[in-house]
Amino acid sequence: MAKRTLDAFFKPSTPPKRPKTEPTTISTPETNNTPIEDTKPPSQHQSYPIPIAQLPSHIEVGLEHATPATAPREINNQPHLDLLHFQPYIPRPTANELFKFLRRELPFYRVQYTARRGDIETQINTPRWTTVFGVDETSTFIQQDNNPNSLVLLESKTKAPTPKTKYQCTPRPIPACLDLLRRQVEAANATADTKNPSYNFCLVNYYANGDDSIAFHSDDERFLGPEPNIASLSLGGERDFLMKHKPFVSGGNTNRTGGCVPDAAHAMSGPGGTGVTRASSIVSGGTSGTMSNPESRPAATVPLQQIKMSLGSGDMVVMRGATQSNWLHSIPKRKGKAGEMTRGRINITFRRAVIPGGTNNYYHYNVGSGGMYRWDEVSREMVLQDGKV
Ligand SMILES: O=C(O)CCC(=O)C(=O)O
Ligand SMILES: [Fe+2]
Repeated sequence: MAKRTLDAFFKPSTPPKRPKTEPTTISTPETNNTPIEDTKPPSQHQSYPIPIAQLPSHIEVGLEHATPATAPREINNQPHLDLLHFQPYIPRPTANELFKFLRRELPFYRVQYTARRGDIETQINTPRWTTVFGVDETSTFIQQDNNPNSLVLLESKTKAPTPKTKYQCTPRPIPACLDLLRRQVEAANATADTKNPSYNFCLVNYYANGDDSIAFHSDDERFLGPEPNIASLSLGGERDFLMKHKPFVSGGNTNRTGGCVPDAAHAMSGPGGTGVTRASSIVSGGTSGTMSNPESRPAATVPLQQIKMSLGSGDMVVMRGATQSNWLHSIPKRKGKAGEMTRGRINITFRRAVIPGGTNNYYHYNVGSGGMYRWDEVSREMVLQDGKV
């Protein structure tokens, strides 16, 4: 197939001729002839603590007909940096609707875990809400009959049922509302001339306010294979996304430490937070990342640069190639009034894990073993659902 340029790939979004699903008009005294959204049955699975609603058709139509809303900008003007920035990928009004929908419908967790460094054990409270769906490529969810909710977990190679002992967690299939996004994001990557990714995980973060954050880290765990492609979609409130190069190692920065747990590094590096400068989009960075390779040291001759991007609702950054093994990224806390005023934000990352270790890791750090929370429209906060995990 002939290669397409980014310009040719982008076509301005045109309104759909006809939505795939028409809203149904139900006439009752209560509805007073106002159109009611068609309701599709929710995604259900024994691994889910709750049924997960399908996208209402106005959001689905917005996603199907208006993404990508703009052509991506390639950012590769620094060593080892290879990004695509869609600003936005989803038109802002649809992205805001999707934000409210996902916050309301997904189960969320406030995960606590112990991190050990040498003899020292530290209790970590993840500073944001998380949830995760998917399974690594050695297993596959296969539909048993015509019912999309009849998924069973099979070994990808043999199609035999996956043994109960294979995972330390119970993998959850990607619900329909996130799977549509996953397929579209894959397609957007393919047309933008990158190696066609095929994601098998959706990790979701919810940052309720300026106190919620993710510390500097890289997502270059061995279980993602070399040069992972990670697409990161932002919905809701705008937040800063910072990137800084890992310290250079003499002879090149090719060591792969295999990733690590961002908040553990954060906690162990002290309560001072990420200590980043927010003055301009590119500023001279500090010399060491919190997740740095212990052997590495900064080369005096190579200036390290820090990048700041402001991510708004619907924006998407795709991190590709050597980016993860060489750069750290974070969403810093917002202090003072700005932090209090910060709107909630959802981030979804699409990734591909290649071995069971990836599945165990993702459920351990994003679902954990505590209680399940849901968004409450009345109190406008996450509320613990008794007895549900
Ligand atoms: O919220 C974001 O934009 C970043 C999230 C992230 O880096 C992660 O989940 O690994
Ligand atoms: Fe990350």
